[in-house]
Amino acid sequence: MPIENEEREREAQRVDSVRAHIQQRIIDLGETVDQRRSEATAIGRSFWDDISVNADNDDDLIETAASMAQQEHVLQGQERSYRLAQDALRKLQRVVDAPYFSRIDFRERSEQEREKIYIGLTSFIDAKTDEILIYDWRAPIASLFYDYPPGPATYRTPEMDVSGELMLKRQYIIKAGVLQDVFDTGISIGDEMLQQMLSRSADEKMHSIVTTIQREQNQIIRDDRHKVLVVQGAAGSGKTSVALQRIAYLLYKYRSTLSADNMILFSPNSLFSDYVSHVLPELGEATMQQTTFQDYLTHKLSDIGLKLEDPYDQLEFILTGTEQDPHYAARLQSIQYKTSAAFLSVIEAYGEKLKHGGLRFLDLSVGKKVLITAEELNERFYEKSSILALGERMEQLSEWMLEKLDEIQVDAQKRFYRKMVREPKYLGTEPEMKKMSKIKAHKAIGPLKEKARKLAYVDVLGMYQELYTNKELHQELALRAEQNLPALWETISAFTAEALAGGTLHYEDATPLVYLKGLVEGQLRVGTIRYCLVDEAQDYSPFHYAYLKKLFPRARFTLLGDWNQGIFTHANAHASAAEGKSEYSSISELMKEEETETIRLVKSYRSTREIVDFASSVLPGGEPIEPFSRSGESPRLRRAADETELSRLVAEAAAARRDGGASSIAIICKTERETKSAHVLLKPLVPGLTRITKETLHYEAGVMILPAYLAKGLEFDAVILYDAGAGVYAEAKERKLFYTACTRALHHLDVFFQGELTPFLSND
Ligand SMILES: Nc1ncnc2c1ncn2[C@@H]1O[C@H](COP(=O)(O)OP(=O)(O)OP(=O)(O)O)[C@@H](O)[C@H]1O
Repeated sequence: MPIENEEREREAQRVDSVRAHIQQRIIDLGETVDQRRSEATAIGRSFWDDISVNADNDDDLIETAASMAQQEHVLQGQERSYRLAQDALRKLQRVVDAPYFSRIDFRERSEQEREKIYIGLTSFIDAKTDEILIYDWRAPIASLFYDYPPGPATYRTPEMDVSGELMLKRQYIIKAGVLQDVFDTGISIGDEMLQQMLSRSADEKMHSIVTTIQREQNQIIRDDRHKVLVVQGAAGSGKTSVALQRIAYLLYKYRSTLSADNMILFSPNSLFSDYVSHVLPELGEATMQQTTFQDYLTHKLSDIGLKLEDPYDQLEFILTGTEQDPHYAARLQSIQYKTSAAFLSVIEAYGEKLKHGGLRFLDLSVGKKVLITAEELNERFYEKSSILALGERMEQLSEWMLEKLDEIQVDAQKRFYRKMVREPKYLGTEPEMKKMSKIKAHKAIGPLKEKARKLAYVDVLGMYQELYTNKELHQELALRAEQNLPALWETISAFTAEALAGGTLHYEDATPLVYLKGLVEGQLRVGTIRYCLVDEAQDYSPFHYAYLKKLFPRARFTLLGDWNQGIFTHANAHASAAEGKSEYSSISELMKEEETETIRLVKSYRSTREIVDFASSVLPGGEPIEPFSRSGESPRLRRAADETELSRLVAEAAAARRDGGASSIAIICKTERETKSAHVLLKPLVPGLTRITKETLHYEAGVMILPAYLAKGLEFDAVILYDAGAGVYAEAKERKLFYTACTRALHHLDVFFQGELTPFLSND
């Protein structure tokens, strides 16, 4: 709604006045920061002058220690206040050019006066009058802006719900400190503003959506009632954006008790982590622990010495393999079994059994000499009461080993010394020889102590291997866990045992192995994590979820995914296991948590209406997806006679899109294999073409070529599907992958194919 000139002028003046306040505060804070910095440095320098070091007797020593502690305390206090001032300064410097983005006028039910609430990235209070000139977007009252149109409205504070009337909703575009535009909005948050945001070009980095968060997204961002929050969100519905806004919200709301270290976000890959890395700093928050599950597994398995396959290699195998290959069918079944919750209960049954016998240990030796045998370790271990958990007994065993190794080290030292005295080539004084023999003994036994501390004497891999070499054992455990062995068990166990013996760990074996390791070693819980957020949640298996729940026993979970984009094999297995129930409800059952809420986001903000309609025709009966009202050109389909023509047409399309102003253009192939060969053909035809692989850590705008599964989560101005022929995309397992590829486009989608068009597009 347009605003009359006088009012616009008043708003422009307010922007100037608030900025003047902020600028003054920046000057003041700058001085405070300098002052505190020099105070802290001065205290640091005079630290030793101000404490009386006296070591004559015990009383003096105690006094000296107290004096040091006091000085240290003062120093820490100074440093803390320096850091606080510096943080405050940085925050203001970040917002001074655009101090706020919206205003709401709200009249509480019992009040006469309306309150004007200006909302920005951080709050700002006039030091003289105590008036709140800007409210943080995360303040309780600010939720009115996201949740209601003008009219009756309620917001929630920790103490109570406050109701009243929302009388005005206004938005500002302020750039470089100047008010560029101001308008009042009605039903939802500025369709106008949102339109503007969405019609922009895609960046190589994701941005925050703080000025245009939609009501249903706000509900997820601010939810603090549920222990498990499951979000089924259509492609482009803002799941990733919401996850990051939610992190910023939680850090603000619980700022006195929660820090970024208490949160963990699982991202699909490092390229994606880099893509989203700007959002939290944009919101004024420190970045937090962001990891991929693969990194976590690699870290956990670092001392096992196996080559860990990554999920993309597993996927590549599935996508490029054929049903005719007998190994292929067995591997699929193996993946489905090992990613199921059923297999988790088999591993748990194994853990129970190991309490009474069957643990495997490794000899502890120096060179060829065995110092502590595996049998001795076994005996010692099972001497302990079986009431104790495996981990506790393991800890006691380690303590015993360390004591024993201490004795061995002392003996070794004596032996070395005697040898030096006997053998004339060791010339030296007695203290020198004693010292040398001590060093030698330490060198010999130290690494064994390290092994004892790290529990490296436990043969977890051997125990996992036994699951595949000892059918009776597996059968017994499956029986205890009330599960059946998969039909192709003989083949599965044979190739798994062979891979393990050859030093390769398939991706589907990695989490079960880590879980078994945790059970045996008793290091399964990370109690410090209070919030665990999982993006692309459909890519995690039931086994993963059951495991995460055990790993982070104190955490609340936010799981954001899109079942339509579930491209891993277990996704299909899981869907059928859900027996008609929504897959997400079965995930929440897995989390075994009563306080679970499932929220659906159906509106897609990424792609134009035409692209969304096109993509949803690929998945009839899939999760619903509705376009936000933004129109563009229809996706284009074009057949090529052969591969040479295909590459020529694709290269021309890329050039045309670039000339048309698209800044990021992705040529999407089905697999790594196809990407590689297409890249060879396209390289001479497309200047500056970049190939993205799973090792790529970040990308720049321009033309790139990549397999569909690496494009997941990312977005591009224009997407070119390299070959959507029936020879490439035809099987059921490829449908979701094809859908995922189509939904990466913001404005343009060009689809090329050779021969017949994929049946996914011609099913009319
Ligand atoms: N409220 C909003 N205001 C402005 N832009 C939004 C909003 N919500 C989402 N977007 C934009 O829509 C695009 C898609 O968002 P995002 O990547 O978070 O979706 P997603 O659900 O994680 O997608 P996918 O599952 O397809 O990877 C992004 O460009 C994001 O900035």
